[in-house]
Amino acid sequence: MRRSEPAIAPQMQVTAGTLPQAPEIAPAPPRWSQLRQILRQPKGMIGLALVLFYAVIALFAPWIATHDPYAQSFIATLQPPSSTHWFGTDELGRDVFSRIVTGARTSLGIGIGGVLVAFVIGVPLGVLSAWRGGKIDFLTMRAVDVMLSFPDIVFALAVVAVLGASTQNVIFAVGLVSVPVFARTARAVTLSTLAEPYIEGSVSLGCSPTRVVLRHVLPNIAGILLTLSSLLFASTLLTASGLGFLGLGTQPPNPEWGTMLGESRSYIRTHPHLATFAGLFLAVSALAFNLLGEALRSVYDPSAPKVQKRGAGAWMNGARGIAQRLSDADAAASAAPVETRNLHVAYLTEDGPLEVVRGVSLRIEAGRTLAIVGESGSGKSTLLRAIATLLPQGRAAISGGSVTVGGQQVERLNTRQIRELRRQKIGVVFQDAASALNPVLTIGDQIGEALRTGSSLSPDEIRSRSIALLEDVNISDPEKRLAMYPHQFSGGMKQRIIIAMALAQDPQVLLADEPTSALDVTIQQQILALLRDMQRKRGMAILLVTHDLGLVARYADDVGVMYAGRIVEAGEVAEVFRAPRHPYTLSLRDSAPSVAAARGLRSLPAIPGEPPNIGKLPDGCAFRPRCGRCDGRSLCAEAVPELRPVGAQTTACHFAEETGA
Ligand SMILES: Nc1ncnc2c1ncn2[C@@H]1O[C@H](COP(=O)(O)OP(=O)(O)OP(=O)(O)O)[C@@H](O)[C@H]1O
Repeated sequence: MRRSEPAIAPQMQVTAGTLPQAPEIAPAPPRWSQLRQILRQPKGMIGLALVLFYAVIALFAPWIATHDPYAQSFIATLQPPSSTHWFGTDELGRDVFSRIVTGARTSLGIGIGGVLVAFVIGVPLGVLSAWRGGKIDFLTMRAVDVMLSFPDIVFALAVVAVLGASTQNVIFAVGLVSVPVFARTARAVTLSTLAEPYIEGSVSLGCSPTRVVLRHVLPNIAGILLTLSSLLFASTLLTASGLGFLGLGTQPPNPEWGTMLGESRSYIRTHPHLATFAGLFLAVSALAFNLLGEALRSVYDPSAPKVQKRGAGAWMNGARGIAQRLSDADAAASAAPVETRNLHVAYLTEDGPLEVVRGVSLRIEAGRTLAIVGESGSGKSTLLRAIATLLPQGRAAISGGSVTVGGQQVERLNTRQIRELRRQKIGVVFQDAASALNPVLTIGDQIGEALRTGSSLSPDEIRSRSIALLEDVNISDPEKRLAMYPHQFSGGMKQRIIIAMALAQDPQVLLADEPTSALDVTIQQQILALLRDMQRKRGMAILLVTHDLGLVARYADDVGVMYAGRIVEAGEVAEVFRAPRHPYTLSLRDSAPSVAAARGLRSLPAIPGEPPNIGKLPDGCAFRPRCGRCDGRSLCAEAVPELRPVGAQTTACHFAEETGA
């Protein structure tokens, strides 16, 4: 049976065939722009120049040194600076300049080694702590607090005292001292990155936790960790020199700035040049890395046609209607991409579980679009997330009923099976395309990841499929676009890319939560026309959560109206909008600008009263306090109205028959 034309005329008609091509945008390589940002700051320029200066000294020390740094001369001890010995000689007659230049390798090597040790231990600890949360997070952070309670040098001294004085042990000790700072920072930036929608998108694609961390978390926190490394390099260098000064660092005769300072102690009054040059090199190197770290901080710190099959339509039922419908449903259960039965979802709040989805039964067949509409807070997104298997872990749970996707009941699946289900059967498109894409990865990388997850495609196949996907979503010049970054695309194009990623694994169901609300009206129509076009080609079921009844009228087959966690009216869009039987649907329809305009209404009547507080619903019908039809009737206060067939749709109102068709 053909779906009848929607009663509400759409404001704008855009068909998939007339989609305008996306505009050309010149790519800009972001890595160079970061370098430019660093060099634009005086501290960045000076810091980088000094760091390069030290790197050159350390690398080319054997060629820069004017004398053998180990050669002793007892006839030339403690000589002041001269043209032969630029920085003078030490107590054994060795050339100080050559020893400082040679010592640059050891000193900087200890700094680099120490930061590496801290990075390799601290970053995984911090990321793990943020990712796993709970006890692991608690124990790790308490251990870090204990380590932080000791002054750096005391902690390093204790480690070297236990392990013995040697360059390797100094590296380990100074590295260990910096582990808490890395762990804390990595944890904090990982937590904020994990809250980004593109992480959720990745999880919805079925990516494993390791992959999410490696592909999305680490690249995003890399900038901040690089800044931290530079800043910590300076303090590591100073701690290592402190150990050297105390005789616990690099052992003689090897030159190292801290050790040299320690050796010069006895001559500080008589031959100050010994301490001056070593101290100067040490201080300036710490300053250089600090300046560079500050410049890096200012760059990276965030604060700086539808398949027409009747009988295959969506349906929803309350307790009474459900029995008959379920018998039909059972026959076709394996074919339905999405089905929920008496689904309840609760958030775990401080005051106990708060049920925000309260007994929703729905079914979406292949090739059909079911739109869920309702005021803010009615539970639409929570319902979608429950179907997407993306309820926030530990904070929300299915508290009753069931969700079946592609014939698999999700509550019975283990973690690996859920990941497979997400990858193979579910595509998700969220509202904010801008934040649903990882800003530090190219579009090619991100589409490639969606294709690669759980498959064994070769790089060439991934590339050709990525190009085909971009063509599918009407993005021109796809080969060039693959190398571009999200910021080089407009909002509408980003949303097309998100759709391409969601479709990468040819899902049976596409779940779209306000996919166009961040876009302007023309683009909204284009995106929904695109989704409809994709649906025609692939026969997917679509669940669309939206506030926009005009879009529902134009692009959905069926609609479910949600109020306070329940479906209060459902049926084919044309029927429900032509003759709403529930007073809430009636108010919702008449208060929608596009719908009201199409119906010739001049003013927009607001829905009376306040949206319900889902934790304190009245007895009986939840809509009762706002309902004009109720008018104090006792039945409305006594019994929760069940969803039952009234006319062409199902309605949860005791007095639904009072509205004529
Ligand atoms: N993490 C949470 N903890 C507790 N309650 C929550 C949480 N997230 C949402 N809720 C509550 O659950 C109810 C349903 O929220 P949901 O986001 O599903 O509604 P919605 O209809 O999608 O709203 P919107 O259209 O504004 O997105 C609301 O009352 C909301 O306050």
